[in-house]
Parts: sequence; C-alpha cells; structure tokens
Amino acid sequence: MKRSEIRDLVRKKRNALTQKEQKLAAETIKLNLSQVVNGYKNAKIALYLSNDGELNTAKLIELIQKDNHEIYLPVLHPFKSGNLLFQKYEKNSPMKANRYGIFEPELNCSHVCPVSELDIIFTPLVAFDDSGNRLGMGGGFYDRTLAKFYRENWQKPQLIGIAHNCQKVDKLPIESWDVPLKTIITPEKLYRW
Ligand SMILES: Nc1nc2c(c(=O)[nH]1)N(C=O)[C@@H](CNc1ccc(C(=O)N[C@@H](CCC(=O)O)C(=O)O)cc1)CN2
Ligand SMILES: Nc1ncnc2c1ncn2[C@@H]1O[C@H](COP(=O)(O)OP(=O)(O)OP(=O)(O)O)[C@@H](O)[C@H]1O
Repeated sequence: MKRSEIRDLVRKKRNALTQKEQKLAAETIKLNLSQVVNGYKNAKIALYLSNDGELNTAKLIELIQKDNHEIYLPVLHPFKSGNLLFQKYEKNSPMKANRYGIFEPELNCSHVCPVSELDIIFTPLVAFDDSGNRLGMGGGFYDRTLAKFYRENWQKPQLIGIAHNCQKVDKLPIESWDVPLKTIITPEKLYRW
C-alpha cells in the first residue's frame, strides 16, 4: 500500500472510534504516559492538542502540568514554511485556530523554547509500524523540524509517539526524511526500540 492509502485508511479507523472508546483510551494511556515521564523533574515537555480522531490529550496535559512540568505546544512557523515552533502553554495562554483549525498559542517569541532545550516531544502520528517508523498527516512538519537534530544516539529531546492501538500497521513504506521514534505509547502498550 502507498503512504497516502495507509494515511486515509488509518485516519478513517481512528475517526470511527466512539466517544466511549476515546474516553477509555485517554484514561487507560495515563499509566504508560506516567512510565515515560517518571524520572523527569520540572521538565519541558511538548505535546499537542488533538485533532482528527487522535487520542485526546487534554487530560494528559493537565496531568503533566500538575506534576510541575512545563507544557509546550506546536505553532506553525510564521515564515519557515513547513516547520514548527514550540511555545509555552498555560491555562490562560491566548490561543487561536491555525489554518488546519487546530488551536495553538498566539505567537509570542519570548515564550518559544528551542527544540534542543525540550526534554520530551510527544508527537502526533497517523500510523506507526513494528520498527517505530512514523507516518503523519502529510505536512512533513515534525520531520522537517526535527531533521537537524536527528542522528544516531541522539538523547534530547526524547521523541515519544502517542497513538490508539488501531493506528499500528505491520510495515510502513519509509522515506529518507522520516525521523523514526524510539518510544510510542498506546493505551495497550509501551513500545521501545
Ligand atoms: N493535533 C495535531 N497537531 C498538529 C499536527 C498533527 O498531526 N496533529 N501536525 C503534524 O504535523 C501539525 C499540523 N499538521 C497538519 C497537517 C494536515 C492537516 C489536515 O487536516 N490536512 C487536511 C487538508 C487540509 C488542507 O490542506 O486544507 C487533510 O488532509 O484532510 C492537519 C494538520 C502541527 N500540529
Ligand atoms: N527534512 C525535510 N526536509 C525537506 N522536506 C521534508 C523534510 N521532511 C519531510 N519533508 C517533505 O514533507 C512532505 C510530507 O512528508 P511526510 O508525508 O513524510 O509527512 P508526515 O510525516 O506525514 O507529516 P508530519 O511530520 O507533519 O506529521 C514530503 O513531501 C517531504 O518531501
């Protein structure tokens, strides 16, 4: 199957999850989330606001904030097209919908954190495979933003994918620019490669 076909198929699957299934997934994944965040103190953690049937991250963000970590959200880069910035998110941060209808903090350069200073980036994904390869929404945003940091034994930030169990496929066709993940959490399992 082509990447675009897998993307369409898995997006349909996750959008077909019922509200009850979504709620259960968001509750169940908390344990695996705690496993990967445990050990960090006052960390800088990038997450994202869910869209398109993604596992709902609202409660996960609250959980992480309660533990005294700082939360950062992706903001579409205003002039470096296809790249992301990560900006601090607090309860009262002014927000606006981006061109995909996803809410992001209103750009304020003094609240932007360089990628190299983030401890963890939780990435959204559409599909993942047995080897930790990741397929996203097709914008190349995370791949482009992380490309300059990616090398063997890269330690920080730790990249962790979040997905529903139904987003796993056997094998993804990979491209040279794909940044693989070493950790993915689903409600069912914590994958490490
Ligand atoms: N929750 C969340 N936030 C995220 C991402 C994500 O995958 N999930 N992104 C991860 O990179 C970036 C946004 N990337 C996105 C890329 C495409 C579409 C999308 O809905 N595409 C439409 C076509 C829209 C159009 O071009 O007008 C579609 O495919 O139906 C959404 C987000 C940054 N923020
Ligand atoms: N490091 C990079 N440099 C330049 N172009 C890139 C880079 N990474 C990805 N792209 C471009 O972005 C486009 C989309 O890539 P791809 O389909 O892999 O995105 P994705 O992983 O699904 O999306 P995302 O990372 O936003 O979740 C491709 O046309 C690719 O050429």
